[in-house]
Formats: sequence, structure tokens, C-alpha cells
Amino acid sequence: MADPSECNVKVVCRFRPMNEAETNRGDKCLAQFFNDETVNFCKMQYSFDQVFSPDQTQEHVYTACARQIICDVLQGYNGTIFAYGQTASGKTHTMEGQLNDHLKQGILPRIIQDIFGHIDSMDENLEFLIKVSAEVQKNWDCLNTGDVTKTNLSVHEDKNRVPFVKGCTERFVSSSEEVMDIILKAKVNRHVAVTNMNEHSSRSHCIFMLSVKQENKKTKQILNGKLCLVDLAGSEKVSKTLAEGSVLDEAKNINRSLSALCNVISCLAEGRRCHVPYRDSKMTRVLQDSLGGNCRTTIICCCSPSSYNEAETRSTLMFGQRAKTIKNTVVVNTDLTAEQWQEKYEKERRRRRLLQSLNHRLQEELACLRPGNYDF
Ligand SMILES: Nc1ncnc2c1ncn2[C@@H]1O[C@H](COP(=O)(O)OP(=O)(O)OP(=O)(O)O)[C@@H](O)[C@H]1O
Repeated sequence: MADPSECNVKVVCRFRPMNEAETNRGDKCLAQFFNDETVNFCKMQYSFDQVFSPDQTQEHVYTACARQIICDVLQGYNGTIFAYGQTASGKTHTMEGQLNDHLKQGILPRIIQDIFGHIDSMDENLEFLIKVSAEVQKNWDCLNTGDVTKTNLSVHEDKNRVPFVKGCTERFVSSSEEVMDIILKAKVNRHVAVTNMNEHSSRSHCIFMLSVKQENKKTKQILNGKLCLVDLAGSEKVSKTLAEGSVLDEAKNINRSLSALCNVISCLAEGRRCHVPYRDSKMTRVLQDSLGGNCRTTIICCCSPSSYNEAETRSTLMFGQRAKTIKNTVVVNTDLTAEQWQEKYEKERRRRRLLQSLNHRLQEELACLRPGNYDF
């Protein structure tokens, strides 16, 4: 088993192009790009692990910030990619894109195809068990075809204290086509759920999980990698959405969970790890392992270059700057084989014997030092 290693959360920033409405309105483009790591927005400079200007392709973004995660997951690490930014800043474009268009597809379909491509070319002694699940804001279970409006699934912790959504449907899959089919159905379910709940807002967080368990038939070694792809709801101010009534309540709810996310990030960035407020929202609880846990995490800050969105873009860039300082400690998730358990047992036995003899020597020393036993 690999030793734990500390790695920074990787934070990248992607600017979308000015859109037609912004150009027609005469908005100014406030972003200037100098190199791959720096952007100048409204006369302030921001540095990231990588900066993507509007002309950079989906393929480029995928290769630069997502491809590595496939190796991580297949080596038994957990990996998360999440997109943060205001509405229409390009989160869904980046995470999903146009699912069936080879050039315009985003990270999710590319990762799925590459994972299965890697598996096909790997050692034939390896046996894989892959399952997927998807959930959205209010913990709707998107893969549940029987009752799509089943809401408010609760968050529990597994034996390793890792939170998970209890009762969320998981599907075993055997090909990238099967996963894509499931994703398309999940999108329809999500739409039906939104309509049934009479919520006309498209704002919601969407979390897609893929677990890969692999067993080496020769060595019996088992590795468990988990991939989590998150498309967060837009982080704009509620007043800008012109929402009213139940939509306004929902918008406030979403903003509460995003503000819980910001509080968690601030806390981790300042190194205050003992009281991280993960429990302030279900979304931060579900993402607990990705934020400050056992996970290689990439955050994609999606931004609009337009002067109309200046405040939101600044706030997204500041969010990214804070998140850059977070460090996660990652370990390979492995189930031990019988021999490894035996080895671990023997090692613990040797350690126990050593501690017992040390304890014995210290007891003797203590007895000698007790009053009246000094031998000057
Ligand atoms: N980098 C880009 N290049 C070209 N078009 C883009 C880019 N980013 C976003 N767009 C376009 O901008 C529009 C809004 O993008 P998208 O729907 O991805 O935003 P979003 O942040 O997911 O919004 P919401 O929070 O409302 O879901 C879409 O039409 C999308 O195709």
C-alpha cells in the first residue's frame, strides 16, 4: 500500500467567450490573458495552476486538467473535479458539453470513454467492477426510474467515516455506451423531477459518481478508486436572478449551500482543520472527502469576461485563490489480501512485544528511582 502523500488541490480557471447579448449591450471584455497561469481581470492579476482563455478547446481543457485523474482512479485513489461559477459561466459546457459531439463534448463523456479504453488495455489478470450513481440538489436520486421525485435522501457515514447518500441508486456498468445511456436517462429524470416539484429554476447541484473496484486474480490485491464529477449550481446573487416565491426560496437554499462551501474552503485554506463546518449543508457533507479529505481534487472556476458580471467573476476568482492553498492527504484505497493481513498481524505482534519489553524496563527503572532506592 502506498504511503499517504500530501498534494495541493489543483485550481484552474476557464473564461468563456463574450456572448451575443453582452456584445449587443456594449459590455466590455475585462479579461486579458498573458500566459497559461495568469489572468488579468479588471486590472487585478490572478494566478492559477492553469488558466484557459475563451479560445481553448474542450480537448485542451480535458487533457490539461482531467486526464490524469483516470490513472489516479485506476491506481485506487479518489478523484474529484468540480466546476464553480455563476450561471451561464460555462460549468455545464465544461463538465458535460454536447454529449454526443466528438469536438464539443466536455470532461464527463471523455473521462468515461478513456476509463473504459484504459481498462480494455490493462493486464488481463485484473477483474473490474464498476458502478455509477448520480444525484442533484435536495439529493434527488437521478438513476431511480421508479420514483424520480424521491427526495431528501439522508447523508450517512460508512465504516471509514466517509459520507454517502443512503438509498441512492447505484448501477453496475460494463461499457462506456452503457454509462452514457445512464447519464442521458439521468438528465431526463432530473428534468422530470424539477417539473414535478414545480420548480422552474434550472439551478441545482449535480453530482456524478463512478466507483472502480479492481481485483488482481493472481495476487488477490483489491483496489478501490472513486471518481466524483460535480456541476455546482450558479453562484450569482439572488437579486440578479429576479426569482420570486418558491423559486426565490430555492435560490436562497442553493446560495446557503454555496456559502457553506465557501466557509469550508476558507476554513481549510486557513488551516483550521479541527472545526471544518462540513455539516452546514448536505452538499458539503457529500463532498467532505473531496474537500480536505482523501482525494485528488481539481476545481474549475468558470468565469464570464463581461463587465456586466464583474462582481460575480471577481468573487469566483477569489474563491479559486483561497481554494489553491488547500492540501489533501491521499492514500490508495486497498482491501488487504490474506497474506497482507498475516504480514500486518505479525508486524503488530512484533511491535507489541517491543513495547512490552520497553514497558518492563521502564517499570524497573521507576522502581529503582522511587524514594529510598537511590544508590549514590
Ligand atoms: N468556453 C466556452 N466556449 C464556447 N461556449 C461556451 C463556453 N462556455 C460556455 N459556453 C456557452 O455559454 C452558454 C452557458 O454555458 P453553461 O450552460 O455551460 O453555463 P452554466 O455555468 O452551466 O450555467 P447554469 O449554472 O445556469 O447551469 C452555453 O450556451 C454554452 O454553450
